[in-house]
Amino acid sequence: MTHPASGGPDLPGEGGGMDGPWTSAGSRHRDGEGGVPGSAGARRGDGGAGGEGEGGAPAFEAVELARSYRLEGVSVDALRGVSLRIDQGEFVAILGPSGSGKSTLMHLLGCLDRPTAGTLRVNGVDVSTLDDTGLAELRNQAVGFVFQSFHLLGRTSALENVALPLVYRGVAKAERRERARRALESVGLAHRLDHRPSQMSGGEQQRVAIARALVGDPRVVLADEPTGNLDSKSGQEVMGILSDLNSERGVAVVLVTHEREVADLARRRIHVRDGRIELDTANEREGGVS
Ligand SMILES: Nc1ncnc2c1ncn2[C@@H]1O[C@H](COP(=O)(O)OP(=O)(O)OP(=O)(O)O)[C@@H](O)[C@H]1O
Repeated sequence: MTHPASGGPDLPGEGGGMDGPWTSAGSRHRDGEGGVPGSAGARRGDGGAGGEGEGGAPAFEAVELARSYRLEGVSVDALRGVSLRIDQGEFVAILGPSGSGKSTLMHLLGCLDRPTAGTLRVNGVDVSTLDDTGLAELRNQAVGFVFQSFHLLGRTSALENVALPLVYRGVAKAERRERARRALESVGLAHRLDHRPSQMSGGEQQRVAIARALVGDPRVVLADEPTGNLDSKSGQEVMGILSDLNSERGVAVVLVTHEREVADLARRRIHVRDGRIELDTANEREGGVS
């Protein structure tokens, strides 16, 4: 579920630069998960651009959101006017056929990209009013990302992977490590702190990625096919963690999935087709969360 024209995040120590989705000065068209800084145990971030939102504003408000790409002189209208509102604490599944615009929408919601038309407010902040640094700050503080392919640093321990977003907030090393340890503990990986990704199963790697998304205490977690690369047992574990995050900590979860069982856990389902919302319904059969 990556954009054809986008690469993975540039990662420190792995041949890339220092910016990524979780940094304070990222760039557009990134694909990767990063998360957001903060404590895995406590609610709310450190305030600022996205920490508290504007007076209890919805997590996302989009009006006629559009995104076109130009590829070799040809324009591709990936999103053609999407209007939606997602409140704090919701659990939403985004569904739709391949190429319908789901990832494009997720990237816009996650401030990894900018719309070519329409307006988007994230926690009450109109993203069009932000320069790239402001957008990166909003992303860093408001949203945690979990992606299908984990995007962990391969030569780096689980603890350091999870602590990484806090580096960009200037959190002191000892505190970074403690918060990362707590985040890993919260996803059942207290016994894997020093393991590198290659020394862990796919399910464990995705749990590390979730811990990294949570370490910043985001109000919203965006997950793009979080179970897509996992066997069914690992997928269930990952979904259990995301469901608990929503029901116990009130974090809004917005996920893209092709899997019915995963979509069944959400309270609301948004169907996207040809860059538009086709259907937006409450999930009558929701059974995963209260
Ligand atoms: N960076 C890009 N440059 C050009 N076209 C793009 C880019 N990213 C996406 N597209 C096109 O935009 C459309 C929507 O893509 P998107 O990745 O959002 O779909 P999707 O619903 O997530 O698909 P899938 O389920 O296969 O991942 C597709 O036609 C795709 O080819």
